[in-house]
Amino acid sequence: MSEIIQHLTVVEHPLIQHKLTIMRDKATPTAVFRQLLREISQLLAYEVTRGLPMTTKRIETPMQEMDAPTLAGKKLALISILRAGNGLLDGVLELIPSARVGFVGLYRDEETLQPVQYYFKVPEAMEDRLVIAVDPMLATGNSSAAAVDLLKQAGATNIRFLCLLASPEGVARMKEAHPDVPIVTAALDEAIDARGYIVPGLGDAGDRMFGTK
Ligand SMILES: O=P(O)(O)OC[C@H]1O[C@H](OP(=O)(O)OP(=O)(O)O)[C@H](O)[C@@H]1O
Ligand SMILES: O=c1cc[nH]c(=O)[nH]1
Ligand SMILES: [Mg+2]
Repeated sequence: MSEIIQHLTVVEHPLIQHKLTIMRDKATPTAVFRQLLREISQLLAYEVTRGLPMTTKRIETPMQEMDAPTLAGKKLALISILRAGNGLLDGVLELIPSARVGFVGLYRDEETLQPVQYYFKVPEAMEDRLVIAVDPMLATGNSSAAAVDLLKQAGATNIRFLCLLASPEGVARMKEAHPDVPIVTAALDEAIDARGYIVPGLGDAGDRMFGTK
């Protein structure tokens, strides 16, 4: 069984990079942005689900019986960090429909850049599951570090983090706070600016996805 072992994996697949460039373009409308995020989420899902828990089931092919590999889907929890996380969640869930789903509601205070929690609901038996937390943006890392804190408090011990864009600052923050949590991303950008936005980035993912602002 292959496992993700690096702390950071940047998935430099041509299809992902092409779609990401369209997403970054400020002229790209909301509907296209949302559709592309869904498509990229399914390509990233391939990488973040390496080594997913498997089981076997007895089936009959036209030739003979066999014990065939199948996903132990109920052992997986997908956690969306609201609200932008839902843009990654939907596509991944479409590929793994039997996964359990949870939500961590956080928004970033624009002055302090600290996360403010407003919701938390996750599946039971988190300690038994591979937990994949999804949020398109890893900027200061404050939101993702707080979300992972909450997931660990809920019992999770095997957590991966899936995002679209990461900053070096955010990766460093996560590595310090949660060195056991591997990060999978489509791109590692240059930096965060004074307002905590990733540059060159794509702006505010939630606003671009939902047409707010
Ligand atoms: O790494 P950080 O500096 O914490 O920033 C990243 C967070 O900011 C965005 O959420 P936002 O607060 O805009 O909430 P939203 O998803 O509701 O738009 C993004 O989706 C992350 O959750
Ligand atoms: O660049 C950024 C930083 C945080 N949140 C976003 O949506 N975009
Ligand atoms: Mg936002």
